[in-house]
Amino acid sequence: MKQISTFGSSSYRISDLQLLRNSDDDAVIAKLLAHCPIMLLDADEAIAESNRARLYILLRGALWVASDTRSGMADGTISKILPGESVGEQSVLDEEANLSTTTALEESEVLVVEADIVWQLIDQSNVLARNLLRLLSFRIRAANAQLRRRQKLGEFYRQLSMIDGLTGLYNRAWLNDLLPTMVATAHGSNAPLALIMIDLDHFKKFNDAHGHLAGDEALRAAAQVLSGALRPTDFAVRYGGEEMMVLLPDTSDKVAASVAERLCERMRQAKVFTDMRLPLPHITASLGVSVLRPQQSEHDLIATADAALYRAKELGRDQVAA
Ligand SMILES: Nc1nc2c(ncn2[C@@H]2O[C@H](COP(=O)(O)OP(=O)(O)OP(=O)(O)O)[C@@H](O)[C@H]2O)c(=O)[nH]1
Repeated sequence: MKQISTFGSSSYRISDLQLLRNSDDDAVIAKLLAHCPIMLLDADEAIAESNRARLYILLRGALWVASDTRSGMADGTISKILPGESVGEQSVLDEEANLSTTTALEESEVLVVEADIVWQLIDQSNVLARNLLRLLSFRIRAANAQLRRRQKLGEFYRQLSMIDGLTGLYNRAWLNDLLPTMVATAHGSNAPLALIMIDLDHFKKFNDAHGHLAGDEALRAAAQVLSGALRPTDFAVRYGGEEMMVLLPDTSDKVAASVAERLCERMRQAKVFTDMRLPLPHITASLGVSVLRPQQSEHDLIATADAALYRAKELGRDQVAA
């Protein structure tokens, strides 16, 4: 980056500088800018000392600005600066270091205006203050819009991270997040909350006999049984391996037991195919039911359903225990 002239001795005009356009007192501005240096940047060259609070106005060429590279907070935002546009106005106004990195995309000429000159321009001609306010207000709107987009994207990924990839059911992370709230709500409103733990029977044998991919198909089929049989207010979760769980808000022991029976029956009838569309033997599941008792935590609720599931296995599998 080397100085090639000053604004006063160059052929550039004030109307070339967006921030100073529409001034009614060009003579005052021209006088203040007269000694400001014009620097030449080669392609790919970064502005030296671009962290200093100064205004850089591009006269020719193109620049790109990478956000907050020095603070290690770079978020990948890159803006292209075209002739007439400026960089660094905010750091002049708040007297903070400019944390972005500015690099020339091609050979470029840049007018460098030191902070004290910017303040004199603001004092002596209101055009800069007016244009700066406009520019900052535009940037605030753009930043807000970007934040909203990122928030939406973040929420999308958060929800995605709560879904089990194989079955499409909620996963353990979702359960850890939501079950404590569901339990607190049930206690607070005195409404029953039922939980059914479901474990596929002899699934190891199924995998061994038909292969892991067929096992995955069986898990998907089981998940479809669950999601197809529940009310919109119920939730189906893949608890781990071949263990799944159903949460039934506002559901008594009797109703939960009949839902579990229905699930057990539908599981028995579910068809599992290989990827060659060949039917595989039917799967069965054992189910354990529990309903939240006063003072019980979410861990107690799960442990009770687990114990019931164990009894269903002990009693011969393919059945419900409560
Ligand atoms: N294909 C497939 N298998 C899985 C997955 N997760 C767990 N498994 C298998 O599920 C089987 C569970 O076996 P076990 O815990 O011994 O239970 P089981 O054979 O179903 O026997 P019981 O529960 O007593 O009826 C293991 O062989 C695991 O490898 C998965 O995502 N895909």
